Amino acid sequence: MAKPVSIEVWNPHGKYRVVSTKPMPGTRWINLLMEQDCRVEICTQKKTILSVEDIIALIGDKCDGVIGQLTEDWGETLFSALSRAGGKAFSNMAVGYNNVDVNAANKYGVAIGNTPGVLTETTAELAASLSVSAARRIVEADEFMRAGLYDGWLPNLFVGNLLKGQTVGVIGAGRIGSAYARMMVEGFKMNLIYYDLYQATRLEKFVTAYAEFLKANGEQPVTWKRAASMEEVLREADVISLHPILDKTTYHLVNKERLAIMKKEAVLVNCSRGPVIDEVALVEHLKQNPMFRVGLDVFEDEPYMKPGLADLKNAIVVPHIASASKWTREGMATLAALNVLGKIKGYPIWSDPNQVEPFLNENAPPPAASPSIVNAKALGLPVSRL
Ligand SMILES: NC(=O)C1=CN([C@@H]2O[C@H](COP(=O)(O)OP(=O)(O)OC[C@H]3O[C@@H](n4cnc5c(N)ncnc54)[C@H](O)[C@@H]3O)[C@@H](O)[C@H]2O)C=CC1
Ligand SMILES: O=C(O)C(=O)CO
Repeated sequence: MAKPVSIEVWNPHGKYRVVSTKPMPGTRWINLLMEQDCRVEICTQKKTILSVEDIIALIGDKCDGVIGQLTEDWGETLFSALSRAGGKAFSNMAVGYNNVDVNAANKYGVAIGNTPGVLTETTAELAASLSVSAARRIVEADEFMRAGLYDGWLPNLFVGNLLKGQTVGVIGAGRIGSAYARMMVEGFKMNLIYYDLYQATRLEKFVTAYAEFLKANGEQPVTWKRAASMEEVLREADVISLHPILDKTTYHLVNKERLAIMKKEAVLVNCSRGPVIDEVALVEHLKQNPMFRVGLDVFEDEPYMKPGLADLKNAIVVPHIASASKWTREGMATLAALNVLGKIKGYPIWSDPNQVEPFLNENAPPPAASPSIVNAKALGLPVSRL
């Protein structure tokens, strides 16, 4: 039997019981739930990653919906517990949902929400920051200053890579990958090569238009190419950023063999999911190639790093903060709450999960719909006509 977990309760007499496994930023999400007759229970346990047993204890005997986190293992055990408690909805406070067994949720008729769109730019900005920081060795230089080692300007001190005119490679040119590509192309005038299962038409149009603008101003135009294989991107690009979802097709997408075909001075950035890179192979590659640099926001065995990674000067490591801007995190909480609320209230599903702005406008009530339910089709849920 799991120990009872500590909780904070809002609107104790609300008709529907909604549980959040973590305190989340802002209060709008709590208010929106309370206004619709929900009793909101927030787990305040001082434990970063809740176990399945902890969450079963939180669900209890009656629970209409749960807002959870990407660190939790939402599979058969939790969905059957939620279903037994009368629950019909779960939402990750994240766009990625590789921690959720959607087939198990389908079996119990539980709707699965995620939070796309609101974190696109914030995440892309961190990927861009890691790209520049790695290329220009900013973290190494900062450590050097703080260690009191700077004794004057030198021609060879922390020489890095110029981005302008170089090639940026994007693997997974979806929402975040495309936003990142635009930042690097427009901000640094880099040429683009990308690999995705689908054509990124809007991104291609953007780069074409930007190239025409540059040309009209007498500047060297940027170029773009959709690669036929991932290897083509790895071989040609100077900076490569990974933005696919994590599934069977992307597990260890970057492995020993693929690292070997990258340029010796390339920069590799990962703000997707840790297992997209074989981290043991990466540590070895970084040791053998000191001019190869990485910027990592995510790790294969999060929260742990593979042995040796933390000692390497050519690696920048940050603790999964890519979506951590105040506006985005508050928005993620709102979308997650509205996903759960929508299912409880029997609302339809928002027709375009890429256009979630109406849910984020603090000056107007949100539409009567669930912003993004990934298994809506499998559960036969109706789509909003709004
Ligand atoms: N580090 C962080 O804090 C964050 C991480 N993420 C991660 O980023 C991922 C992407 O998010 P979005 O851009 O919103 O999703 P998205 O669905 O818009 O983009 C994912 C892209 O990956 C492509 N893709 C899928 N399999 C592929 C393969 N085998 N090879 C190449 N491309 C492939 C898809 O076609 C799609 O275009 C999320 O699933 C999540 O895991 C998202 C937000 C924050
Ligand atoms: O949204 C996600 O998938 C994250 O990793 C955290 O923002």
